[in-house]
Amino acid sequence: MYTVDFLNDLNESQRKAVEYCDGPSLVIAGAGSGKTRVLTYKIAYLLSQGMKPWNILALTFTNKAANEMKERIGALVGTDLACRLNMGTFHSVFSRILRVEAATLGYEPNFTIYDEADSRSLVKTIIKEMQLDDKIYKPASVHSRISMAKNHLVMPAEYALTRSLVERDREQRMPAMSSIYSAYCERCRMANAMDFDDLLTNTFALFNEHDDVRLKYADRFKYILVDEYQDTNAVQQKIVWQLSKEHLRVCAVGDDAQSIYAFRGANIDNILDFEKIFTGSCTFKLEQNYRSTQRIVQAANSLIRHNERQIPKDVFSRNDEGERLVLKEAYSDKEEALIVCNEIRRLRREEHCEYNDFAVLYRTNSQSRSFEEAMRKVGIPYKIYGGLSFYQRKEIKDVIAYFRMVVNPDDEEAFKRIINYPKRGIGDTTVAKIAGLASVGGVSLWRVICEPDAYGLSVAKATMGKVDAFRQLILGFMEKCATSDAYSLGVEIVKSSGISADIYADKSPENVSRQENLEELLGSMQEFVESRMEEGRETEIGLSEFLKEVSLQTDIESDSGEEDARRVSLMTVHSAKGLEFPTVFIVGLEENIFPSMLSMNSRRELEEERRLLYVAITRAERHCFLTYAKSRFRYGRMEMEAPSRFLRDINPDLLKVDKAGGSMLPFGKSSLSSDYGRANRWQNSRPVASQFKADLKPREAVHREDPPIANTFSPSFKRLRAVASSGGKHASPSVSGLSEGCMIEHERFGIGKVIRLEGNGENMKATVQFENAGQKQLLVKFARFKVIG
Ligand SMILES: Nc1ncnc2c1ncn2[C@@H]1O[C@H](COP(=O)(O)OP(=O)(O)OP(=O)(O)O)[C@@H](O)[C@H]1O
Ligand SMILES: [Mg+2]
Repeated sequence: MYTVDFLNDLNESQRKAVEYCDGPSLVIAGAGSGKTRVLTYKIAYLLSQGMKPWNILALTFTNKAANEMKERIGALVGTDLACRLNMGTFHSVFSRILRVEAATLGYEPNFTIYDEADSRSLVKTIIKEMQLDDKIYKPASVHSRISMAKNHLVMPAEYALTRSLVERDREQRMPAMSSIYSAYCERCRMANAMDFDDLLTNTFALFNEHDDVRLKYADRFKYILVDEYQDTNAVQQKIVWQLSKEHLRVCAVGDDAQSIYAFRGANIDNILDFEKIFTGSCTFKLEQNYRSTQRIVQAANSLIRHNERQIPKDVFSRNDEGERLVLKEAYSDKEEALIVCNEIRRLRREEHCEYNDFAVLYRTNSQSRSFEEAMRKVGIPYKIYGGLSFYQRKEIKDVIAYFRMVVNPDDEEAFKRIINYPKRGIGDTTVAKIAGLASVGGVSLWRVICEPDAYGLSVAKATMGKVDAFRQLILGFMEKCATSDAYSLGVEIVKSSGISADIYADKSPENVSRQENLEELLGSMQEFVESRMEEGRETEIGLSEFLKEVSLQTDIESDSGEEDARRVSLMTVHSAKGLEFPTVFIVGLEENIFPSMLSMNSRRELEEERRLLYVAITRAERHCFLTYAKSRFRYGRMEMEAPSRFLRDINPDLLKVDKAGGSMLPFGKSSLSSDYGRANRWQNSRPVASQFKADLKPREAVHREDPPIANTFSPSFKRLRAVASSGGKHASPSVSGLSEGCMIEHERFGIGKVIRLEGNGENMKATVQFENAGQKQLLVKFARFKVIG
């Protein structure tokens, strides 16, 4: 038993919410009022009451949030307990369960997780095979319809029988939608692949159809906690119910005013329905905001008051009154970026802030470009969250496709990506033939090339030779997969496949950036192997384990990797959820940007945009700047912009207006009624949820990192560069004088004594007793240490 002194860190209402463990509970509270803190402390409290960490399941919105929570709990009750908790996003927690239970659902445990791009590519292939017009059947919108259907648990058979859906598709000239949906699901199965939505729907199906399996997990997870409950969708809620309906020990926290994922199927009614589903649930409200100044809280309240659909709350702050929010007008997007840079420099000077005290929040990823440019020019270090994630870059996807084939050769998307990359003379016609036979035979493309005669593959002899060479290449990697660590096999694949020869062909700027990315990938594999070794998980250092980790990276989470670096954060409002910064700039507050052009056809969508701005404002602790530009370069030309209607919703007494070339208010004093009239213009011509989603997708041109800062390769990366450029020959360890009993100095762990050496060459391992870091096992070939005596 632990003392529970830590409960003194909470206020009365928070403490009540933490201590209530008898039945289901819901904490509904405004931004910054300590919801996440309540969850964290509640877990620590449960542990202090003797509950075992493996009996606790905590579901967070990002993996990053899960890690932060774990650290915090570790500080309260010790890391031994904290690291045994089941924590993570719905997708990561349930994908682990699905791997264990794969056979029950007819999958192999090594199934591939298709990301959004894979899914779209498969949809595109199917549309082509069905000879449909891809101008009507746009892959992105077809996929988002499939996704929506899955998130409402409407499977293909039911879809085809649901009149409203079929009629809607027919009206929109897409009568083949349900056939595409059903082909898509079959093809995923054939490829032993699940897409992101399947991770949830298959979990639901697993528990729904196999009560013994459900009971096993319901018994294991004796307490379930969910953060950001307002953004869960129907399937996620149902899974929570499946796991908790016997014991009803569930605690969900959320804020209806921050529900911002309706476009992905999240349902604000979840919160409202909680009390109905979990009967006897106890609801707690928290109203004191600990994050922001009074004026920031009041401004956020005055904005959100304009929404009709909400649970009334009276959020207040007892922090300083603070300054008014500053509204700045710029002539152009360029000037807007300069204004932000100047303010950052001024505050750094006057208030001694660090760069990581600042965040620039925008509505869509494409807005980051002007800020990147300006910051690079004046030398402000920044990091971009989201955008085109590292794992979405072409060269990385190519290499990962090889990895995926090696782990799951039935993976159709990976197969198509690499069968002729690097070029090996296997053309589209051959691939189409293979795909056709696979489809007829009801097997994967890989099976066809493994038994070409059995499936009737007839191509020229020379081509057959090339196909066979490809098969041999993959088989060779597959053989090594069981014995090699991820990093060694990664280097081997990059080399033997011909990728390194292709990427290192010359020093053109594009190739240099591809080289850097490739090295970063190999470096991350090295780190992966090393850290698993350090954790004593030597049996989990293979390529398949590495893939499991990377395939759950989402766009929201990806960042440039430097966690604690002192940089300004650039991110979309969506990715800023749950975070806090001393100073926040909310930029691009213009009509058609924020609110987005695609959200103007209904009050419901506009209310979601308003909640999004509420989320943005409530990220700020001390200073909040709102900016808009009068003109902006968009769609290849200069557009004149009008200030966002939401600016009128904020109580003007809380705003300090700083206008370009003057000091007049940008519009008349606040009127409490928002102008929905304008929206009608768009009514017939625009939005469906899918287009809205497309707008949120990162654009390639946007993701560029600051070269002088991004180029932070450690010496080991430089070594990799040498390895890769020499065609991938792996440098062998050069730790001369290493022997049992000798002293070494490690880059991270400091000084230690080598107790044991085992294995030879590539696989040599050293067990080292460090003075300050305890005992560790190291792979000698990584040699991040030197012998000192
Ligand atoms: N009782 C308290 N005493 C001191 N600080 C607190 C207290 N409660 C919360 N805080 C601090 O206030 C900030 C906001 O808390 P937290 O992030 O838990 O709020 P939240 O409700 O989860 O916010 P959001 O709605 O943005 O997710 C954090 O810095 C937290 O440490
Ligand atoms: Mg929170």
